[in-house]
Amino acid sequence: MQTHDKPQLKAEARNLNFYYGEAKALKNINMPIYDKKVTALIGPSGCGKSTYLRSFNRMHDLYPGNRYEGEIRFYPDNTNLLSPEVDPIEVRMRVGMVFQKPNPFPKTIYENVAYGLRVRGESNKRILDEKVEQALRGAAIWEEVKDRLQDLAPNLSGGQQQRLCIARALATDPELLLFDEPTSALDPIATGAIEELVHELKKRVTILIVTHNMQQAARVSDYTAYMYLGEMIEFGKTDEIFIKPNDKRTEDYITGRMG
Ligand SMILES: Nc1ncnc2c1ncn2[C@@H]1O[C@H](COP(=O)(O)OP(=O)(O)OP(=O)(O)O)[C@@H](O)[C@H]1O
Repeated sequence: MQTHDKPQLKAEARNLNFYYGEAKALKNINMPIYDKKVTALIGPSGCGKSTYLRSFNRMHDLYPGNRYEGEIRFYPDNTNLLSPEVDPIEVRMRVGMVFQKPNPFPKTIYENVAYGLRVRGESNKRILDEKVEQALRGAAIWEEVKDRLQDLAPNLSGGQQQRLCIARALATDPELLLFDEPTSALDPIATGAIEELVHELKKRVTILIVTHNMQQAARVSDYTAYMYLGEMIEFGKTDEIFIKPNDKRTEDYITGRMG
Protein backbone atom coordinates (compact mmCIF):
# COMPACT_ATOMS: atom_id res chain seq x y z
CA MET A 1 0.00 0.00 0.00
CA GLN A 2 1.37 3.43 -0.93
CA THR A 3 0.77 5.93 1.83
CA HIS A 4 3.82 8.16 1.51
CA ASP A 5 2.00 10.72 -0.66
CA LYS A 6 -0.92 11.14 1.65
CA PRO A 7 -0.28 14.12 3.94
CA GLN A 8 -0.96 13.72 7.64
CA LEU A 9 -2.80 16.38 9.58
CA LYS A 10 -0.69 18.39 12.03
CA ALA A 11 -3.41 20.87 12.94
CA GLU A 12 -6.88 21.85 11.88
CA ALA A 13 -8.97 25.00 12.36
CA ARG A 14 -12.58 24.11 13.05
CA ASN A 15 -15.30 26.76 12.88
CA LEU A 16 -12.77 29.30 14.10
CA ASN A 17 -14.02 32.82 14.82
CA PHE A 18 -11.99 35.56 16.42
CA TYR A 19 -13.07 38.90 17.91
CA TYR A 20 -11.08 42.00 18.83
CA GLY A 21 -13.67 43.29 21.32
CA GLU A 22 -16.80 43.65 19.21
CA ALA A 23 -15.00 43.43 15.86
CA LYS A 24 -15.06 40.03 14.23
CA ALA A 25 -11.74 39.47 12.46
CA LEU A 26 -12.00 35.74 11.60
CA LYS A 27 -15.19 34.22 10.25
CA ASN A 28 -15.81 30.53 10.58
CA ILE A 29 -12.47 29.29 9.34
CA ASN A 30 -12.05 25.60 8.59
CA MET A 31 -8.67 24.56 7.31
CA PRO A 32 -6.20 21.69 7.54
CA ILE A 33 -2.49 22.20 8.22
CA TYR A 34 -0.49 19.27 6.90
CA ASP A 35 2.42 17.76 8.77
CA LYS A 36 5.94 18.74 7.62
CA LYS A 37 4.56 20.84 4.80
CA VAL A 38 4.73 24.58 4.23
CA THR A 39 1.38 26.35 4.03
CA ALA A 40 1.31 29.95 2.78
CA LEU A 41 -1.38 32.40 3.89
CA ILE A 42 -2.06 35.07 1.30
CA GLY A 43 -4.64 37.83 0.90
CA PRO A 44 -4.99 41.61 0.82
CA SER A 45 -3.94 43.79 3.73
CA GLY A 46 -6.32 43.56 6.68
CA CYS A 47 -7.95 40.26 5.62
CA GLY A 48 -6.94 38.52 8.86
CA LYS A 49 -3.77 36.59 7.99
CA SER A 50 -1.81 37.72 11.07
CA THR A 51 -4.86 37.36 13.29
CA TYR A 52 -5.25 33.77 12.12
CA LEU A 53 -1.54 33.00 12.48
CA ARG A 54 -1.43 34.40 16.01
CA SER A 55 -4.32 32.21 17.10
CA PHE A 56 -2.09 29.15 16.76
CA ASN A 57 0.21 30.17 19.60
CA ARG A 58 -2.41 31.96 21.67
CA MET A 59 -0.72 35.35 21.21
CA HIS A 60 -4.12 37.02 21.46
CA ASP A 61 -4.39 35.90 25.08
CA LEU A 62 -1.86 38.60 25.97
CA TYR A 63 -4.44 41.38 25.35
CA PRO A 64 -7.76 41.87 27.13
CA GLY A 65 -11.00 41.85 25.14
CA ASN A 66 -9.86 39.29 22.59
CA ARG A 67 -12.04 36.23 22.16
CA TYR A 68 -11.83 32.96 20.25
CA GLU A 69 -14.68 30.69 19.27
CA GLY A 70 -14.25 27.26 17.76
CA GLU A 71 -11.19 25.07 17.89
CA ILE A 72 -7.68 24.57 16.63
CA ARG A 73 -7.03 20.86 16.88
CA PHE A 74 -3.40 19.84 17.21
CA TYR A 75 -2.24 16.33 16.35
CA PRO A 76 -1.25 13.61 17.04
CA ASP A 77 -2.59 14.21 20.58
CA ASN A 78 -5.78 15.88 19.34
CA THR A 79 -5.49 18.80 21.78
CA ASN A 80 -7.63 21.88 21.24
CA LEU A 81 -4.97 24.62 21.43
CA LEU A 82 -7.65 27.20 22.26
CA SER A 83 -9.08 25.35 25.23
CA PRO A 84 -8.89 27.41 28.46
CA GLU A 85 -7.46 24.28 30.12
CA VAL A 86 -4.44 24.37 27.82
CA ASP A 87 -1.56 26.51 29.15
CA PRO A 88 -0.59 29.16 26.55
CA ILE A 89 3.07 28.97 27.66
CA GLU A 90 3.09 25.27 26.84
CA VAL A 91 1.42 26.04 23.49
CA ARG A 92 4.21 28.51 22.67
CA MET A 93 6.82 25.79 23.26
CA ARG A 94 5.10 23.58 20.72
CA VAL A 95 4.21 26.38 18.30
CA GLY A 96 7.06 28.84 17.67
CA MET A 97 6.76 32.25 16.06
CA VAL A 98 9.03 34.35 13.86
CA PHE A 99 7.98 37.96 13.28
CA GLN A 100 8.20 40.38 10.38
CA LYS A 101 10.99 42.43 11.93
CA PRO A 102 13.79 40.47 13.57
CA ASN A 103 13.28 40.98 17.30
CA PRO A 104 16.20 39.46 19.23
CA PHE A 105 16.28 40.18 22.94
CA PRO A 106 18.93 42.71 24.06
CA LYS A 107 21.02 39.81 25.33
CA THR A 108 23.86 37.68 23.98
CA ILE A 109 23.46 35.38 20.99
CA TYR A 110 23.71 32.41 23.34
CA GLU A 111 21.10 33.70 25.79
CA ASN A 112 18.64 34.47 22.99
CA VAL A 113 18.63 30.84 21.94
CA ALA A 114 18.78 29.44 25.49
CA TYR A 115 15.82 31.59 26.56
CA GLY A 116 12.94 29.15 25.93
CA LEU A 117 14.91 26.29 27.44
CA ARG A 118 15.52 28.27 30.62
CA VAL A 119 11.81 29.18 30.77
CA ARG A 120 11.17 25.47 30.60
CA GLY A 121 13.43 25.00 33.65
CA GLU A 122 16.58 23.72 31.95
CA SER A 123 19.74 24.83 33.77
CA ASN A 124 22.24 22.10 32.94
CA LYS A 125 25.03 23.89 31.06
CA ARG A 126 26.01 20.87 28.98
CA ILE A 127 22.44 20.38 27.76
CA LEU A 128 21.99 24.11 27.14
CA ASP A 129 25.25 24.26 25.13
CA GLU A 130 24.22 21.28 23.06
CA LYS A 131 20.68 22.57 22.37
CA VAL A 132 21.91 26.08 21.55
CA GLU A 133 24.39 24.67 19.02
CA GLN A 134 21.75 22.39 17.51
CA ALA A 135 19.27 25.25 17.12
CA LEU A 136 21.89 27.58 15.60
CA ARG A 137 22.91 24.85 13.17
CA GLY A 138 19.24 24.23 12.36
CA ALA A 139 18.84 27.91 11.51
CA ALA A 140 21.96 27.89 9.30
CA ILE A 141 23.80 30.50 11.38
CA TRP A 142 26.14 28.39 13.54
CA GLU A 143 29.22 28.88 11.35
CA GLU A 144 28.77 32.65 11.44
CA VAL A 145 28.35 32.99 15.20
CA LYS A 146 30.09 30.02 16.86
CA ASP A 147 33.09 32.15 17.88
CA ARG A 148 31.02 35.05 19.19
CA LEU A 149 28.21 33.48 21.19
CA GLN A 150 28.74 36.05 23.95
CA ASP A 151 28.29 39.04 21.61
CA LEU A 152 25.07 41.01 21.83
CA ALA A 153 22.48 39.75 19.36
CA PRO A 154 21.30 43.20 18.20
CA ASN A 155 24.81 43.74 16.73
CA LEU A 156 24.19 41.07 14.08
CA SER A 157 23.03 42.01 10.57
CA GLY A 158 19.26 41.99 9.87
CA GLY A 159 19.41 38.66 8.03
CA GLN A 160 21.53 37.11 10.80
CA GLN A 161 19.14 38.44 13.44
CA GLN A 162 16.22 36.82 11.64
CA ARG A 163 18.03 33.48 11.49
CA LEU A 164 18.87 33.89 15.19
CA CYS A 165 15.16 34.42 15.89
CA ILE A 166 14.48 31.21 13.96
CA ALA A 167 17.11 29.45 16.11
CA ARG A 168 15.42 30.85 19.24
CA ALA A 169 12.11 29.43 18.04
CA LEU A 170 13.70 26.07 17.16
CA ALA A 171 15.42 25.60 20.53
CA THR A 172 12.33 24.18 22.24
CA ASP A 173 11.79 21.67 19.41
CA PRO A 174 8.48 23.13 18.21
CA GLU A 175 6.18 21.05 16.06
CA LEU A 176 4.74 24.03 14.19
CA LEU A 177 6.57 27.23 13.22
CA LEU A 178 4.63 30.40 12.40
CA PHE A 179 6.31 32.94 10.13
CA ASP A 180 4.68 36.36 9.81
CA GLU A 181 6.16 37.95 6.66
CA PRO A 182 9.65 36.90 7.79
CA THR A 183 11.55 38.47 4.88
CA SER A 184 9.76 41.77 4.36
CA ALA A 185 12.51 43.68 6.19
CA LEU A 186 15.36 41.84 4.42
CA ASP A 187 17.35 42.31 1.22
CA PRO A 188 17.11 39.74 -1.63
CA ILE A 189 20.17 37.75 -0.48
CA ALA A 190 19.01 37.46 3.13
CA THR A 191 15.52 36.66 1.79
CA GLY A 192 16.94 33.83 -0.32
CA ALA A 193 18.74 32.43 2.74
CA ILE A 194 15.51 32.38 4.76
CA GLU A 195 13.57 30.76 1.91
CA GLU A 196 16.23 28.05 1.62
CA LEU A 197 16.06 27.55 5.35
CA VAL A 198 12.27 27.15 5.25
CA HIS A 199 12.78 24.45 2.66
CA GLU A 200 15.28 22.65 4.93
CA LEU A 201 13.19 23.08 8.08
CA LYS A 202 10.11 21.39 6.70
CA LYS A 203 11.95 18.08 6.90
CA ARG A 204 11.33 18.25 10.64
CA VAL A 205 8.73 20.89 11.41
CA THR A 206 5.40 22.04 9.99
CA ILE A 207 5.38 25.63 8.75
CA LEU A 208 2.66 28.25 8.34
CA ILE A 209 3.86 31.43 6.65
CA VAL A 210 2.15 34.75 5.92
CA THR A 211 3.53 36.46 2.85
CA HIS A 212 2.58 39.36 0.59
CA ASN A 213 4.95 38.12 -2.03
CA MET A 214 3.23 35.81 -4.50
CA GLN A 215 6.54 34.56 -5.92
CA GLN A 216 7.64 33.67 -2.41
CA ALA A 217 4.40 31.78 -1.73
CA ALA A 218 4.86 29.89 -5.00
CA ARG A 219 8.54 29.14 -4.23
CA VAL A 220 8.32 27.99 -0.64
CA SER A 221 4.89 26.50 -0.03
CA ASP A 222 3.23 23.16 -0.67
CA TYR A 223 -0.25 24.47 0.16
CA THR A 224 -1.73 27.95 -0.11
CA ALA A 225 -4.74 29.49 1.58
CA TYR A 226 -6.35 32.66 0.26
CA MET A 227 -8.12 34.87 2.84
CA TYR A 228 -10.42 37.79 2.23
CA LEU A 229 -12.30 39.92 4.78
CA GLY A 230 -11.73 37.42 7.59
CA GLU A 231 -12.88 34.43 5.55
CA MET A 232 -10.95 31.50 4.16
CA ILE A 233 -11.90 31.70 0.51
CA GLU A 234 -9.81 28.93 -0.93
CA PHE A 235 -7.28 26.34 0.22
CA GLY A 236 -5.37 23.88 -1.92
CA LYS A 237 -2.07 22.71 -3.29
CA THR A 238 0.04 25.73 -4.19
CA ASP A 239 0.51 24.82 -7.87
CA GLU A 240 -3.23 24.30 -8.27
CA ILE A 241 -4.11 27.58 -6.51
CA PHE A 242 -1.65 29.49 -8.69
CA ILE A 243 -2.43 27.78 -11.98
CA LYS A 244 -6.13 27.21 -11.68
CA PRO A 245 -7.86 28.80 -8.68
CA ASN A 246 -11.51 27.86 -8.20
CA ASP A 247 -12.66 31.19 -6.87
CA LYS A 248 -12.70 34.37 -8.95
CA ARG A 249 -11.55 36.39 -5.89
CA THR A 250 -8.42 34.23 -5.55
CA GLU A 251 -7.70 34.61 -9.24
CA ASP A 252 -8.11 38.40 -9.11
CA TYR A 253 -5.73 38.61 -6.17
CA ILE A 254 -2.95 36.42 -7.51
CA THR A 255 -3.07 38.03 -10.93
CA GLY A 256 -2.79 41.47 -9.32
CA ARG A 257 -6.27 42.72 -10.21
CA MET A 258 -7.06 43.22 -6.53
CA GLY A 259 -5.27 44.01 -3.31
N1 LIG B 1 -5.16 44.64 17.96
C1 LIG B 1 -6.21 44.85 17.17
N2 LIG B 1 -7.34 45.44 17.64
C2 LIG B 1 -8.42 45.64 16.86
N3 LIG B 1 -8.49 45.29 15.55
C3 LIG B 1 -7.41 44.71 15.04
C4 LIG B 1 -6.21 44.46 15.80
N4 LIG B 1 -5.29 43.88 15.00
C5 LIG B 1 -5.88 43.75 13.78
N5 LIG B 1 -7.14 44.24 13.80
C6 LIG B 1 -8.10 44.25 12.68
O1 LIG B 1 -8.38 42.92 12.29
C7 LIG B 1 -8.44 42.80 10.89
C8 LIG B 1 -7.40 41.80 10.40
O2 LIG B 1 -6.09 42.32 10.63
P1 LIG B 1 -4.78 41.46 10.38
O3 LIG B 1 -3.62 42.24 10.90
O4 LIG B 1 -4.97 40.09 10.87
O5 LIG B 1 -4.74 41.42 8.77
P2 LIG B 1 -3.58 40.99 7.79
O6 LIG B 1 -4.23 40.23 6.69
O7 LIG B 1 -2.50 40.28 8.54
O8 LIG B 1 -3.05 42.39 7.27
P3 LIG B 1 -1.59 42.84 6.76
O9 LIG B 1 -1.34 42.02 5.53
O10 LIG B 1 -1.77 44.30 6.45
O11 LIG B 1 -0.61 42.57 7.87
C9 LIG B 1 -8.24 44.21 10.33
O12 LIG B 1 -9.48 44.77 10.10
C10 LIG B 1 -7.50 44.91 11.45
O13 LIG B 1 -7.77 46.29 11.44
